[in-house]
Amino acid sequence: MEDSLQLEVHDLEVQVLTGIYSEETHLPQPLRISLTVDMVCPKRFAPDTPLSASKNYLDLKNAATTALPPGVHFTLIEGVADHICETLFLQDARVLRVMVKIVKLAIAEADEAIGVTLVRHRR
Ligand SMILES: Nc1nc2c(c(=O)[nH]1)N=C([C@H](O)[C@@H](O)CO)CN2
Repeated sequence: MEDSLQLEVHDLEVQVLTGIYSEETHLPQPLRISLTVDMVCPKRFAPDTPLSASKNYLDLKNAATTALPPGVHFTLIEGVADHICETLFLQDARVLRVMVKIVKLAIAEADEAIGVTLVRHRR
């Protein structure tokens, strides 16, 4: 079995301009975004191993929040997910795979979670 390192951030609530229908095209709406990022895994993390040996998990939070372009309307939430993947691949060559799960909160009628999960591998 190969070793692995996954960085994770779950359940970020982010306001994003997205949607297909006319009633959605003017106002940002809440999305719940979760990320799992597969990294190149070093041989060992010692007690004094610095952060530079891994990736700051706050980079994942920033990719799903502040790095989303303000004022850009994403027709599909898949487009939001792809923007997040591209941000993380461009930031760090050690990022091997990104999984982004997005739930569109405004369309839930009860407690259901409706959305997408996009997985991209570094090409
Ligand atoms: N695969 C997707 N399906 C749908 C999306 C989407 O972003 N990806 N969006 C919508 C509408 O915007 C809907 O959420 C509005 O009620 C429908 N299907």
